[in-house]
Amino acid sequence: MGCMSSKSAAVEDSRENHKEKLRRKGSLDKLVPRADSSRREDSVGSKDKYDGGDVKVLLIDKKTSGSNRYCYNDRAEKERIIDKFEVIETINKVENCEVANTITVGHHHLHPGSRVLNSIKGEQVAAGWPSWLVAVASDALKGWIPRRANTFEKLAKIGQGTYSSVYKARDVVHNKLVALKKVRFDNHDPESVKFMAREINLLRRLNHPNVIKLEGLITSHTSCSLYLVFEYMEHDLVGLASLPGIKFSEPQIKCYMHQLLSGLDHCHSLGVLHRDIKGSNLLIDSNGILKIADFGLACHFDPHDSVPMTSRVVTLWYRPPELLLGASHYGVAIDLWSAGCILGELYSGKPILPGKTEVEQLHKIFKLCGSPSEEYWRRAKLPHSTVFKPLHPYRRCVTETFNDLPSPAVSLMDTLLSIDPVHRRTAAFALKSEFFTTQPFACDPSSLPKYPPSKEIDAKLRDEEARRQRAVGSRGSRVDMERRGQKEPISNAEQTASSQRRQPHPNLKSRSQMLNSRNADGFSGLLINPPKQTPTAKENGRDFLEYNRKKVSHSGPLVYGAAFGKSGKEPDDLTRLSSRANLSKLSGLVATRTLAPEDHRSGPLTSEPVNQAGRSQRSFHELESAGKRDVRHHMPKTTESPQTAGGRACIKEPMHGRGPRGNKIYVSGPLLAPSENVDQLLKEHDRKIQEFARRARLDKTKAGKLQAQAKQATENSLFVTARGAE
Ligand SMILES: Nc1ncnc2c1ncn2[C@@H]1O[C@H](COP(=O)(O)OP(=O)(O)OP(=O)(O)O)[C@@H](O)[C@H]1O
Repeated sequence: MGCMSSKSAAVEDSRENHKEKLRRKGSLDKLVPRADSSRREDSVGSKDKYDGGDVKVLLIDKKTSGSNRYCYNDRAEKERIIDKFEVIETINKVENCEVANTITVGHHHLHPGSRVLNSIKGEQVAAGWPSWLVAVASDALKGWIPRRANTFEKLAKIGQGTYSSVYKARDVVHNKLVALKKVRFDNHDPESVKFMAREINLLRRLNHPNVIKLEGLITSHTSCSLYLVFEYMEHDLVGLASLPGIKFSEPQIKCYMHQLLSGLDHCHSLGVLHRDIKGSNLLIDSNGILKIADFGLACHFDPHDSVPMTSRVVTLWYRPPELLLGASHYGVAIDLWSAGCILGELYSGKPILPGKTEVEQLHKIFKLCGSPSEEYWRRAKLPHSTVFKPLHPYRRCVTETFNDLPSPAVSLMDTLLSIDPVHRRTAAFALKSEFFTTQPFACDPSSLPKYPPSKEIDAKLRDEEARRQRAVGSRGSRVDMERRGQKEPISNAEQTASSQRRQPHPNLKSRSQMLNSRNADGFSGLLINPPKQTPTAKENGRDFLEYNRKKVSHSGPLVYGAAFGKSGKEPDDLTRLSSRANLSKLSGLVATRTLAPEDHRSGPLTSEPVNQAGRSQRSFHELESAGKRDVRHHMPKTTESPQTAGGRACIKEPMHGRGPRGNKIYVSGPLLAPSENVDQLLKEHDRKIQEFARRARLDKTKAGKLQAQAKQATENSLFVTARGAE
């Protein structure tokens, strides 16, 4: 007695250290000792077991959801600590987990309902939900039990998002098709978990026919992988619009827009901003029902208590001017701008504002929508206003540009594409606009044509296949021509690709069709692989970095600098990263649509650092002064009629027929789609360089030989001369 072994002294020491750490973090001091510690065991529903040896305790702070973890080495210390915390969960043995005998606790008596809350959480854990998920998304899990992977048949991969893979699968319990979105995250990284939890929490709150429905989650106690189960949707708007020969009618456009705005109205009424409205996130089922999907960037907002949020959201082509100007306080208007872009795109058959960089995007916006008024610059106090304020104001020319469209459509577009977010009003307001109340009315979704399954991924595959076929075709015809001794004509790349577009590709099946036919052949799909073991923290860390990096590219060519993400703002997950994203990595329309040939000339796409004020300003003003040359260069050139706009030309876009592409076909596909001629030229160029190098080598050898001969001759003659002289 009284004599401490060196081991117990070390334990005591380490206890003191841990306590000191806790004290420094201020956690212990703030805690109120609980009056009735017997309740501890009740709340977890299971008794702790001790192996007799050291016991590790994992304490998870409820507020930070896992960021504070402390290990204690003996039972007494554990007892003392859990007396001061509310136990959320006790896990005696966790397979494949680094920490056995784990206790998950939160602060004691944070609010009066905490006992009920904890018993709910305890039940959820007992039901099989992993504790890290319960800690962050308990509300979203209410009434659900985790689905097991082996109750689904994975059929095919149907989408590759920036931080997820999406699979078509069969729910064998309910015998129906579903989409499984496997989200990548690191359950040891609170930021990563928070991101994932946000999407789940928001999705669970939303309940509307035009918003994708989260039907369940696949996970297990021991796994850190997570699948989100969604109803299966056959199409997305990008895939549909890119189907050969597709031309949306006026009632059809109204039908899609009505559904989009209804879904948005629902999200906004529940305080949810989507922050990534674009064609590939608008899914459409076989009955023509459109649903807003991908809430990976969505967030909660309170119009009456606005908190700063990141401006690094929304895919570039659909990003409103205030975000490009660095706004950190914004609301529903950001989604309405994107909806305005979709409306323009549905009529014109191509993105209406396809900027390559943030600077160019803003420039395109100003040229179409006019630059902000003096009053707006003053009122909005946007961070980048000094950099991007044009030297001369731009006149708005939305109505002139789209004057071939029915006036109610132009009027709605004019509202949604207002520079001042306030003037965009609300989704509910848009739904009451003349566009929907005048004839022709929106058609019923069920009356929409039945399309073959089409997704963005199908459009990409189709374009790749078309390119491959063109390459094969052009090789074949070259051989033929060579045989006939003809010279190969240099074809117009756009023409070639356009004619490809005009022709349906009978051989090209959608991925989903291929899948169906494989099923018909008796392909029954595969059971989902059992969840992998928990990756190491290091791997997970890398994953999350990768995830963030990808998310960056997903939202456009962004540059993340110190100017954003200061404390007090919404955690600016995108800001910490310094890598420049390449626009070619953008998902959605950016990746699948070809820019006009003029855009190809500008070479590889790069991002523009908006927060490098000097450079951006220079770039912006360069664009301004180039305005006359650069005007709407993505628009068809055939019937352009320049109209002066504050000293700048403003070209009107003809909208004949209102169908996609009007009387001009626009190519969808990778950025250098019609490039086999370019490839050919480059190959030829390479060949010539090699030939030249070979000749040079030969010449050098020859020259060397000649030189040696000459030298020999000189030496000989000298020798002869010398001999003669002798
Ligand atoms: N419920 C669904 N039914 C059918 N396909 C779906 C479904 N959900 C998603 N997909 C397909 O998977 C793709 C990627 O899904 P989602 O947009 O949710 O993931 P993401 O990682 O956030 O993607 P992104 O980075 O492109 O925004 C979609 O574009 C769509 O084609």
